Amino acid sequence: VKIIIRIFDAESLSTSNALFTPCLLQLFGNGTAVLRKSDDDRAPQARFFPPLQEPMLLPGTFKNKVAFITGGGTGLGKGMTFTLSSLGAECVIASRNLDVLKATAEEISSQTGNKVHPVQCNVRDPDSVKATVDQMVNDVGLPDVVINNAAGNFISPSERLSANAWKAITDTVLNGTAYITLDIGKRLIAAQKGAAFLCITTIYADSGSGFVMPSASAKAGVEALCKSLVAEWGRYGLRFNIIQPGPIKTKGAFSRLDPTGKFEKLMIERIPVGRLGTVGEIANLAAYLCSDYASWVSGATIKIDGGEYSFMAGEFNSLSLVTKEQWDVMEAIIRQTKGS
Ligand SMILES: CC/C=C\C/C=C\C=C\C(=O)SCCNC(=O)CCNC(=O)[C@H](O)C(C)(C)COP(=O)(O)OP(=O)(O)OC[C@H]1O[C@@H](n2cnc3c(N)ncnc32)[C@H](O)[C@@H]1OP(=O)(O)O
Ligand SMILES: NC(=O)C1=CN([C@@H]2O[C@H](COP(=O)(O)OP(=O)(O)OC[C@H]3O[C@@H](n4cnc5c(N)ncnc54)[C@H](OP(=O)(O)O)[C@@H]3O)[C@@H](O)[C@H]2O)C=CC1
Repeated sequence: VKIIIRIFDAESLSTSNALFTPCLLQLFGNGTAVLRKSDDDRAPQARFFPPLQEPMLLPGTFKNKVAFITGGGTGLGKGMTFTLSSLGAECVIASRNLDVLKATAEEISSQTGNKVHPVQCNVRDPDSVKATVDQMVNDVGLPDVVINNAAGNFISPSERLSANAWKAITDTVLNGTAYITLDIGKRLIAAQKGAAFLCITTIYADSGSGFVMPSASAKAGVEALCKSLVAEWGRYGLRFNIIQPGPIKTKGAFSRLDPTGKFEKLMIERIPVGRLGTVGEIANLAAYLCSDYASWVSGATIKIDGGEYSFMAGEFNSLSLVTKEQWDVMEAIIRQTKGS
C-alpha cells in the first residue's frame, strides 16, 4: 500500500471520496516490482492534473444492466469492471486464466455488493467464445455493455518475429474482437436488444509503431471493425465507440513493453500533462461511453493520453527544451535574415 500511496500526492487523495479511497488503492494498484514507482515518476506540471479515480457517474447508472468485459481480471479490464460494478452493473469477466478471474470477481463483488461472474475464455478460439457467451446468456442474459479489452503485445524488432508471434497477437486483438462482436452482436440483433460496445485500442492505432507492429496492425483493424459497424448496426440499437489510451502502468503492459523500466522516464518527458494515466481515469471514460448518458455517442474515437500523441506528432515540439538565452540568440539570427 505504501508504494501505491506514493502514486497519489496529498492533493489528489484529498479530492478523492474517502469511502472509495482504500479499495481504489487496492484495485488500481498492482503491487509488483515492475510497477514500483521511482522518485522522478512525474514532471512538475503534473501537480495541476491530479488523477481522480473514483467513479464519477451517479450510483445506480448501470442498475439492472449486464456488462461483459474481456480481459476483466487484470489491469484496465479490472478497473473498468470495478467501476461498472460499483455503479450497479452485473459484470461478466472473461479471459484464459480462471484463477485470476475468480480472485478479481470475489474482490470486486465483495466491495461493490454486485455479482461479478468469472468465465474462462480464449478469445482466439471462436468455439471458446461461443461457449462463454452461451454461459453468460444462461447465467445472466444478453449484455447491455460489451467491452473488447483483451489483448496481447510485446516489443520486438519485426525482423525477429515468427509467423506464430504475429498470429498470437493478431488472433487475440483483431480476431478475438471480431469473434466476440460477431457472436454477441448476432444474438442481440436476433433478440432485438440494444447494447453499447466499446473497444480499447491505443494511440498508435492511428500512426502505426515500430517494434509493436503486430499490435499496431491489429488495433488499426479493430478500429476499422468498430467504425464499420457504427454505420451498419446502428439500426439494430447497437453503438460502437473506441478508447485509445496512452501509457497506463499495468503489469501486463509494462512487463512486456518496458521490461527494464528504462522507457518510463522518456514517456513522461513527452507527455504534456507530466505523468502516466491511471486505470481509474480510463474506467470513468469507459463507463460514460457505455452508459445511457452517451446514447447519442457512436463512432467516437477518444484519445486519453495526457497529450502524448500531439506532442509526438508536432515537428517542433521538442523546442520546449530550448532555453531563454538560446531563444535570444536564435531570434537575433532570424531577425537579421533578409530575403530568401
Ligand atoms: C509501456 C506502455 C506504453 C504504451 C502501451 C500501448 C499499448 C499497449 C497495448 C497492449 O496490448 S498492453 C497489454 C499487454 N498484455 C498482454 O500481452 C497480456 C497477454 N500476453 C500474453 O499472453 C503473451 O505475452 C503473448 C502475447 C506472447 C501470448 O502468449 P502465448 O503463451 O499464447 O504465446 P507464446 O508464448 O506461445 O508465443 C507465441 C509466439 O510469439 C513468440 N514470442 C513471444 N514473446 C516474444 C518476444 N518477446 N519476442 C519475440 N517473439 C516472441 C513466441 O516465440 C511464439 O512464436 P514461436 O511459436 O516460437 O514461433
Ligand atoms: N496499459 C497501457 O499502457 C495500455 C493498454 N492498452 C490496452 O488496454 C487493454 C488492457 O491492457 P492492460 O490492462 O494494460 O494489460 P493486461 O495484460 O492486464 O490485460 C490484457 C488482458 O487480456 C487478457 N487476454 C490476453 N489474451 C487473451 C485471450 N487469448 N483470450 C482472452 N483473454 C485474453 C489477459 O488475461 P488472461 O491472461 O487471463 O487471458 C488480460 O486480462 C488492452 O487492450 C491493451 O491493448 C492500450 C494502450 C495503453
